Amino acid sequence: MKLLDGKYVSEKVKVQIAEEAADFLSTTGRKPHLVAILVGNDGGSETYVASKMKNCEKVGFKSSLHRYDNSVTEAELLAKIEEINQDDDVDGLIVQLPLPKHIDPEKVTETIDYRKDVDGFHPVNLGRMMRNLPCFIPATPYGILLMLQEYNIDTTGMHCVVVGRSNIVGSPMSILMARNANPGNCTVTLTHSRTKDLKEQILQADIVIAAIGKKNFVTADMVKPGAIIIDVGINRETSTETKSGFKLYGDVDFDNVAPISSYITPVPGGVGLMTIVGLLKNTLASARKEIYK
Ligand SMILES: Nc1nc(=O)c2c([nH]1)NC[C@@H]1CN(c3ccc(C(=O)N[C@@H](CCC(=O)O)C(=O)O)cc3)C=[N+]21
Repeated sequence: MKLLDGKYVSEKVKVQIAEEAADFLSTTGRKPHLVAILVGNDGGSETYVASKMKNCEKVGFKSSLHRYDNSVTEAELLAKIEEINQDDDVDGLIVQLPLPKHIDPEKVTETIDYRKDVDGFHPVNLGRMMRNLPCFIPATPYGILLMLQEYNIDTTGMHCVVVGRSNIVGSPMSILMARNANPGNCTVTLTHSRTKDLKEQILQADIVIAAIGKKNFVTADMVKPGAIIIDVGINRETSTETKSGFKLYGDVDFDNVAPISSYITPVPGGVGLMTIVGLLKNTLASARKEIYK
């Protein structure tokens, strides 16, 4: 078993990003700028947004956070997004999900200018991804590709089983792993809560991408020996063991699955950290107008 070490890879990639941000500053006189909007505070979202902002500072980006409480109206939020869309000093705009029930996440996503959509959630970016055109790739799938690349894992010809069909991870990941690229060139099975014989499906996998949202869902009896395991789970539970008062669990029963896997990402210290790197890379690409003029 070899650990796919998100701490190591993310720090290494961030050094490169910082160098490129410094070049960008010296040629343009400005820093890449990421704006985040956070509505409410459910603990998790708060932590992840804070980490995104902190990492921006770390690599020499400008970052701004707009906070609203749960009582903000959809109209107010959309107006703020329109205002940020118009601001030439902003390269990337993300609205942290989930949003309170009275705000339609589809409207929010479609209101963000796709040229600043560094989350890669806008239909234009998803459509362009389907067609293999330059686009912002969703940060978590992007981070997973960077991780596989960093360890020189050739996925060509592998059977990749994705567990979970979310718009944010499972669905885009299934497209990316099937693309004519490396990482990619996989035969992909996209499984979900209605899949029959899920265990038998996962047992066929050379590479498992677990994005279910259930603690320790993937157990050792479901995994083919030698498989590559990518754990996208971020299941937070209150805990007295940690300083933060929370403990994070993946979707994979790490202790029992790790010994039979060839490579595995830990939680924490795996995909979450790579998600932030994906976001930073998209923000830099936006600032440099590499994808859209
Ligand atoms: N518009 C939007 N874009 C997102 O990218 C987005 C979102 N909404 N909503 C929530 C999810 C979740 N997410 C994470 C980011 C970083 C870590 C991360 O840094 N994890 C660390 C530690 C986290 C901890 O200890 O709590 C790790 O896994 O080692 C995790 C999860 C981004 N998301």
